[in-house]
Amino acid sequence: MKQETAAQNSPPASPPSSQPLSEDGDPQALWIFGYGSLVWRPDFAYSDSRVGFVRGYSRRFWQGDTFHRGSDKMPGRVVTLLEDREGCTWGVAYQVQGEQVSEALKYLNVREAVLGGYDTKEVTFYPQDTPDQPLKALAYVATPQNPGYLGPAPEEAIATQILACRGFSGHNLEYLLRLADFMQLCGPQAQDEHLAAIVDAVGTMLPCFCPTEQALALV
Ligand SMILES: N[C@@H](CCC(=O)N[C@@H](CS)C(=O)NCC(=O)O)C(=O)O
Repeated sequence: MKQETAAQNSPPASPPSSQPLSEDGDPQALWIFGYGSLVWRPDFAYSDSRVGFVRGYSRRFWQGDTFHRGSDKMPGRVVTLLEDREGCTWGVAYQVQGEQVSEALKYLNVREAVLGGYDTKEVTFYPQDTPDQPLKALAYVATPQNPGYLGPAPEEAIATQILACRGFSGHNLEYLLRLADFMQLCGPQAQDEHLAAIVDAVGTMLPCFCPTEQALALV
């Protein structure tokens, strides 16, 4: 079992050599793209945030999680980005400036890299309100090479795993439903068929999994 305190002594994962600059070229400013739990719980200080999307990637519940939403015995499932020429993934970009940059990277290194198996990748982010003014951003992506990677599975199997798991940050079902809530807020133009199929499968199974009042107590 990983210990967050022990992990905090690990050196921060090195961000790309050419850190994504903010639109005004300030080297001390950085945009960080969140598309999973970072969408509702960034937990680092930032100066600005934008809802929008990245092209060329699809979001998939293909990363195992033995800390935040699962355990060593029952790994939960959280999201990563899959390279997909036709893909589009909605999320939130957060701008960090000055001292916020090193603080955010240090924090995310523990939460995403050390505890979650994610690596950093530069992406192009399109703000919903100004898609003609894209931004370079840093994203945390779990690649198939990381030990926690679970890879593809039928959405029904993913839903079953999510219903059965919880970790130090809460139930895996909460993770799924908070992400689904965010996508609802983004509006009808934001579609995620993979996410919607898992939510539908959970809705079908939940009554069999436990009575409604117990289901509500899960999250
Ligand atoms: N890197 C993605 C996924 C992040 C994610 O969900 N990471 C997990 C680590 S395994 C996490 O931080 N979970 C915290 C939580 O579930 O509240 C993002 O940008 O949002």
